[in-house]
Amino acid sequence: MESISSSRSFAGIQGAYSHASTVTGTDMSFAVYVPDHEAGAKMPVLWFLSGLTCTHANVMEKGEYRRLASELGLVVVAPDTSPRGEGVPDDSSYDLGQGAGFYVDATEEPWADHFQMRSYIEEELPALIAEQFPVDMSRQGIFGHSMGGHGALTMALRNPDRFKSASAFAPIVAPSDCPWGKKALGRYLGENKAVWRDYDACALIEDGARFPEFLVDQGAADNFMEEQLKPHLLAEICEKASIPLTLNLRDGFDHSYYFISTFMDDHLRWHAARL
Ligand SMILES: N[C@@H](CCC(=O)N[C@@H](CSC=O)C(=O)NCC(=O)O)C(=O)O
Repeated sequence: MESISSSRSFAGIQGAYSHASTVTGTDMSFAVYVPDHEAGAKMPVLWFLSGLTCTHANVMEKGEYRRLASELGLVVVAPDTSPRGEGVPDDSSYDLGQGAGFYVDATEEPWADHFQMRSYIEEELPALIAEQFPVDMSRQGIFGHSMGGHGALTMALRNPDRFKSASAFAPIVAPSDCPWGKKALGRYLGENKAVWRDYDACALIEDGARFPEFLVDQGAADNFMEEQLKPHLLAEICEKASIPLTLNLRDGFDHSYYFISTFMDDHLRWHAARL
C-alpha cells in the first residue's frame, strides 16, 4: 500500500492510498479518514460507496463527513468506483466502464478481467483495511450514493452478518428496472436476468434477503429520481418484507454532493448509534 496524500483535518487524518489489487489486476485507490484515538484502540468502520463518474476523491472533497466522524470515532473508507488505467477497458459514455463499475463481478468480455468490484469490496479491500488501519471489523456499516447506494444496499443484503447498518443517498434501488442498471448489468453480466437479481436490492429482498433496517434520503428535486432511482419500489418491497425503512424525501434537493453533505451528519449519527 502506498500513500497518495495525508492531511490533518478536524481531529483526525484524511489519507488517500493506492495498492496493487489482485482481484482487479490493477492499482486501486481509496480514501480513509482515521479519527484521533488512543494507542491500540480499534474503531468502527463505515464504508462509503460512490456514484457514477466518481473516484475515491469525490466524497473526500465534498462529503463533509470529517468533523462528525472524528467526534463519533468512525473510520470512513471510500473506495474507487472501478478499476482504471491503461489496458483496462472503457466506454465513451459516463455510465459504463471506468468510473461505473456498478459493484458487480463482471462475467462478460471485455470487462471480466478487471471489473470485479464486488469481490474487491467484499473481500480484498476489507482484508487490507483490517491489516493496515485501527478498525474493529466486527463493527462495520455501509452507505453510498446513487450507483454507490445500490452498492451499499446490495452488499448489506448479501452480507447481513458483516454489516450492522446500511443507508443510502438517492440510491438506484432496482437496477434491473432502470436505464443505467439495464445497460450496466447487461454489459457486465450478460442478458440472463436471473443473474442480475444478486445485484438488485429489490430483487434480493423479493428473493428472501433481509437486513434489520435501512435509512434512505432522497432529494425531491433530483432529476434522476423518476427514471433511474425509483425509491417507491424499495418502499413497497420493504413494506411487503417487513423491513423497517426510513425514507426521507427532501424538498428542493437535487442529486449532488450539496444534497449529500446536507444530510451526511444524519447518516453518520444513525450508523454510529448502531455500530
Ligand atoms: N455526468 C452525468 C451525471 C453523473 C452524475 O451525476 N454522477 C453522480 C452520481 S450519479 C449515480 O451514480 C456523482 O456523484 N457525480 C460526481 C460529483 O462529484 O458530483 C450527467 O451529466 O448526467
